[in-house]
Amino acid sequence: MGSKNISMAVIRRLPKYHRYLGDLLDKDIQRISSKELSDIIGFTASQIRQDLNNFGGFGQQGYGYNVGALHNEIGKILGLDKQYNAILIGAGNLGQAIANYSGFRKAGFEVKALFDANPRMIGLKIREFEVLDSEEIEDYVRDNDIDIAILCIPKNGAQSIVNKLVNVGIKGIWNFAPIDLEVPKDVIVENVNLTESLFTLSYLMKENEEM
Ligand SMILES: NC(=O)c1ccc[n+]([C@@H]2O[C@H](COP(=O)([O-])OP(=O)(O)OC[C@H]3O[C@@H](n4cnc5c(N)ncnc54)[C@H](O)[C@@H]3O)[C@@H](O)[C@H]2O)c1
Repeated sequence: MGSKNISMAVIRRLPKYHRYLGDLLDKDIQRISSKELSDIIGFTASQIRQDLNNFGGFGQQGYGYNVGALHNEIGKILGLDKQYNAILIGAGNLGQAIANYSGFRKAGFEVKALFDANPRMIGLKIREFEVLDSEEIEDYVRDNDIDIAILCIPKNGAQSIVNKLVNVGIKGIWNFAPIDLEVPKDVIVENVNLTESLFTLSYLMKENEEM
């Protein structure tokens, strides 16, 4: 059951299915129809069936979905059955907020070290971390089993840090820097941009007012 050729639109919906199914499990709900799932998630029942058919279905006629099994399967499709080790670069406001959030660790993404270039930041204690000098990133990645780099630095300097990370074998970059990074094909960059999201909110509010 590969996820090659699956559209990004479907892949972007999977974390939402995973979250809602997790909420159902928390409420001890073990079984759900695509209609009921549709009512809570807000996608149509046919959209849900189509999405899940990409991965081989999971539903049973007349029964619906087994919530635990579906949650588990979607977790596997998303690669959440593994543990990921991450480093975080840029221990400023955003970096600290991310390092302080325990939910990522609970989901299997563990921040192992924080790096910064500012001498005033290096050596500071943030949670259980002592901020390390970003000059040491390459050695650290070489000596530790690091899968993901979380980039919380300004756009200046981001590409050169990324080049170094790629050279030492980092395959995943969670990028908060407002820049389109250039990486080889075997390296995945996932951009997060809260400003773009905020501007979308602003647009939709404006549209509402004009109606
Ligand atoms: N994508 C988003 O949604 C989003 C949201 C907020 C901020 N940002 C971006 O994230 C960046 C960080 O925001 P912040 O509020 O934490 O800023 P900040 O100034 O508090 O922290 C940035 C930290 O990065 C360090 N740094 C700068 N260049 C570095 C480099 N080359 N190597 C290592 N460390 C370096 C700085 O010393 C500083 O400690 C901002 O530039 C902003 O553009 C993105």
